[in-house]
Amino acid sequence: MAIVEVENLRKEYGGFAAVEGSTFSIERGEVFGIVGPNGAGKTTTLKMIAGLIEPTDGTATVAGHTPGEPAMQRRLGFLPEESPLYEEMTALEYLTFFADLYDVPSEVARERIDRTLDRLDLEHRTRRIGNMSKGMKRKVAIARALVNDPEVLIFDEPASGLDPLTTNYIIEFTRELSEAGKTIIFSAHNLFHVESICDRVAVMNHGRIVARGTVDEIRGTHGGTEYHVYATVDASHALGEISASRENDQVRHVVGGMDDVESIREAVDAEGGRITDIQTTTPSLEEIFLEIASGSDAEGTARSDTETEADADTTDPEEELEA
Ligand SMILES: Nc1ncnc2c1ncn2[C@@H]1O[C@H](COP(=O)(O)OP(=O)(O)OP(=O)(O)O)[C@@H](O)[C@H]1O
Repeated sequence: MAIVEVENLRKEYGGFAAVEGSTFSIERGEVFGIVGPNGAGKTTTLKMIAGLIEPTDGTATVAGHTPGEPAMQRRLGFLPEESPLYEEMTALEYLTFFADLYDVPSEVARERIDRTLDRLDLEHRTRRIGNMSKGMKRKVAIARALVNDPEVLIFDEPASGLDPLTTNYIIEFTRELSEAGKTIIFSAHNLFHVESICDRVAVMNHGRIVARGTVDEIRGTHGGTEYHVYATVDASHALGEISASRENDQVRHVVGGMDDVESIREAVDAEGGRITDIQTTTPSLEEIFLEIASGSDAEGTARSDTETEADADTTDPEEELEA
């Protein structure tokens, strides 16, 4: 059974639908990526699953519990896009404080916090958080999301704005968490990371999911493999409108499937030419994403653009626990 079920989720701010018609489920142990341009509705979706904002409509459950139920809160770790850290505390004080809120026995908490911070290579654990670098603060926030040893982790842009080394640590660490059996929902701008660690992906644009599946499935639907057939003669007439271009003494024909490759081959043969090379190119998730995003832009969505006052986002960690 799916551990996260999202059904027809909708969030409106006044007349503006930040998220609409979102439906997906996530299996235990999966890494599920949510990608999309700025303002697509990723954070809003994640916050609704975490119980930090109320959906206008629809439901989200984690392990069968609705957001905010204490049984659900115990199973969930949330890493917000911007971590509300207590600047005056040291990393150890801060994490111990949260472990306490979750009623984690102190010796278990100490061991868990040390292990996580060791793995994340966080130095200066007794330094005030206010004096830490951005990367160090992010690591503390990640450790905080893990302090209750949750089954489901929601990471909103975990590595955004960090240097490549720290980013790598965080991505590798996320991969290890998944290998250890955690279910992870992960939003990101860097599609390379999404592609490298996510089992399945939802692409959002203008509040809607516009594509969903494994990266390969999305590739199959929205931008499959291209075949570049190099020949000594131009055989593009065999397929009507296809792209053919001269490159030195070769003609490159770009087609989308093996059947088309075969037609080019036959046409080349018929003209007494020969095929000199066939290469395949697979579009990156980034290229597919750009194509999907521009396509769904063109379709447009029935949304009013009236922005409204901020809903009461519950980002205070204590409220989060008591919700
Ligand atoms: N509290 C709020 N009040 C009004 N509008 C909001 C509120 N929160 C989000 N929105 C709007 O909802 C839309 C979706 O925002 P959201 O933060 O979910 O997008 P996102 O995909 O996470 O973007 P980003 O990648 O920039 O973080 C945006 O147009 C945003 O301005």
